[in-house]
Amino acid sequence: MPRQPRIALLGTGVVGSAFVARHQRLAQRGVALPAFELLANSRGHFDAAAAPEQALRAACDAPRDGEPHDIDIARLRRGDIVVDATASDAVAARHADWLAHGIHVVTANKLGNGADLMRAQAIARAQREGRAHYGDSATVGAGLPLLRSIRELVAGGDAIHAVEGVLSGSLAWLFDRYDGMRPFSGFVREARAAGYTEPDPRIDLSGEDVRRKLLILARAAGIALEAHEIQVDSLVPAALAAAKENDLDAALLTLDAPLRERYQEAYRDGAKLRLVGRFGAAGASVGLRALPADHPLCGGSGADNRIAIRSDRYAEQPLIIQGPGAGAEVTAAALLDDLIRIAVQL
Ligand SMILES: NC(=O)C1=CN([C@@H]2O[C@H](COP(=O)(O)OP(=O)(O)OC[C@H]3O[C@@H](n4cnc5c(N)ncnc54)[C@H](O)[C@@H]3O)[C@@H](O)[C@H]2O)C=CC1
Ligand SMILES: N[C@@H](CC=O)C(=O)O
Repeated sequence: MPRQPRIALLGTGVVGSAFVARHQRLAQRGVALPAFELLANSRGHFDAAAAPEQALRAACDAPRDGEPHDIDIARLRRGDIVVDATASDAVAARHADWLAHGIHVVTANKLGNGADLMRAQAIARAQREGRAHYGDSATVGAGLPLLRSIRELVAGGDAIHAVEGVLSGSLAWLFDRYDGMRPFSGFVREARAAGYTEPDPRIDLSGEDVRRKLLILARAAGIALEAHEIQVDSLVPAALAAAKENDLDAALLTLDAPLRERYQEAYRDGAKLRLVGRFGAAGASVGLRALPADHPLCGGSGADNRIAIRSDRYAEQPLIIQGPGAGAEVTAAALLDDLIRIAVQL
């Protein structure tokens, strides 16, 4: 009799906690789901087989001992599913190894396919070698059908010509709210508290998060894009970039003057600020642009992403995908979608 797959959840923060809550809600509604085996965070490992919500509480309440914990997945076996809800490069570096051992990986962490090209290629190879699945829907647009659409277009014989759009949920939310009067730093704190930013919001503000998403999308389109080929214009002033974690909150104030100036300049021209990422024949870039208010990329509100995909069949009129691109609930739902897709194939 085939063994039932089990879940090892890494990361019990904003996304990991929402994942446990949604898993429990779906299970109560009778959705067939693999059960938890363990939860882990940077404080330790917690047995979750009997009572996942209790294990989550224990994980969140565990004291910080300052020591990074290695992931004990010795108890996992072929067919189990690791869910990566961390932002850890060390965890992403292990995706290929797990896949090669037949352990499926479902990830919100973009540092698998969105970091070095060699790592992304190793992940692709390991999926074939280990006959294991890699669920990465949550890594771009928090599960919007972006990666899926690109992969389906490519599978249908289309070449992807260009992708352009608002790919940062937190920056979309910030520029939707920012009025040029109240300090920008206050809105960044709010976006962080709402769970839209990365654990370190400088990853969003520097354009690095969008760079990672462009790499993931380009590679899904069959383009071997490297991080250094994307021109990224950061919004982070040098003092904020250099701030230690404890000083981060105060250092956010250095954003206020330059962003007010950018806002006022755009306002005078009747334009709106949007952080736009793109790749295509003209190259790849991430940067803040002042767009006419009726520009298609100004559509949407809140944390909405809005992306135009041009391919052979959508050469003149692009395929537009819009919807919430950040937030714990949509991201956890995307992780569970991938998990369910994998579970039904086993
Ligand atoms: N917040 C959002 O809207 C979205 C987030 N994501 C991604 O989800 C991931 C998680 O984000 P958040 O939950 O906001 O972060 P968070 O900071 O709230 O939680 C991160 C968790 O990872 C744990 N962790 C760190 N290193 C670890 C290790 N080596 N082993 C096990 N656990 C470790 C931490 O202890 C913490 O529990 C990030 O990669 C982010 O890019 C993706 C799409 C949307
Ligand atoms: N921090 C990210 C969250 C989703 O990937 C964003 O702002 O889009």
